[in-house]
Amino acid sequence: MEIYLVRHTTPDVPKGTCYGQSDLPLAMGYQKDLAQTQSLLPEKLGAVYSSPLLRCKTLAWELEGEINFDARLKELNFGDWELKKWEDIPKEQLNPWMESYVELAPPKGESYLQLAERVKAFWNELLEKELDTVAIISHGGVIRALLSIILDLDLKNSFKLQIDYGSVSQVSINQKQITIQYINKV
Ligand SMILES: Cc1cc2ncn([C@H]3O[C@H](COP(=O)(O)O)[C@@H](O)[C@H]3O)c2cc1C
Repeated sequence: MEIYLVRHTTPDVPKGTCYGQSDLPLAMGYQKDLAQTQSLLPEKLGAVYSSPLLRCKTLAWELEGEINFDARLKELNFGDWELKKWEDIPKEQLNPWMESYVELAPPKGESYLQLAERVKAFWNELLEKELDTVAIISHGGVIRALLSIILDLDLKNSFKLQIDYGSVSQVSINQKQITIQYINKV
């Protein structure tokens, strides 16, 4: 099975905004970005799994393959911080979270560990399926969590992996042997 992990292209949001599960559209001129990302993917895909958020859906709709929207592929739920400027989040909330975002959740949101658990459940189900070529259209946090699961990497180290907007990372699975072919191709 060949699995392409795709981060959505640039969203339409002012710099410095916390936007985890907020449903943003893509930035103006997004068609060019979509075409670039699409050029990194095979033309025919056995299946496309996508986050149901618009910034991922817009690319999924362009791809040739059966589309499945799965809420487990959404970005971290930032709760009360959604659409706030990072600099406007009270420091007494933000600082402890910055130190321990793996275990701590923003108010009314979820921790990175909770995200990784739902992503792992999705991943284990996918591995049971007999598919040839799969694209997963998702978010920076989700893709890093997936790569951490594959590499057995501590989640707190996953932000050392650069995952750009519109990037593709490829994973091959051959008789249960998992190999990462590349990370963050743009
Ligand atoms: C633990 C964690 C810490 C983060 N800090 C910022 N973001 C990021 O998450 C969102 C980006 O996702 P997208 O790929 O949809 O652009 C933004 O709010 C960004 O600040 C984080 C995400 C996670 C999981």
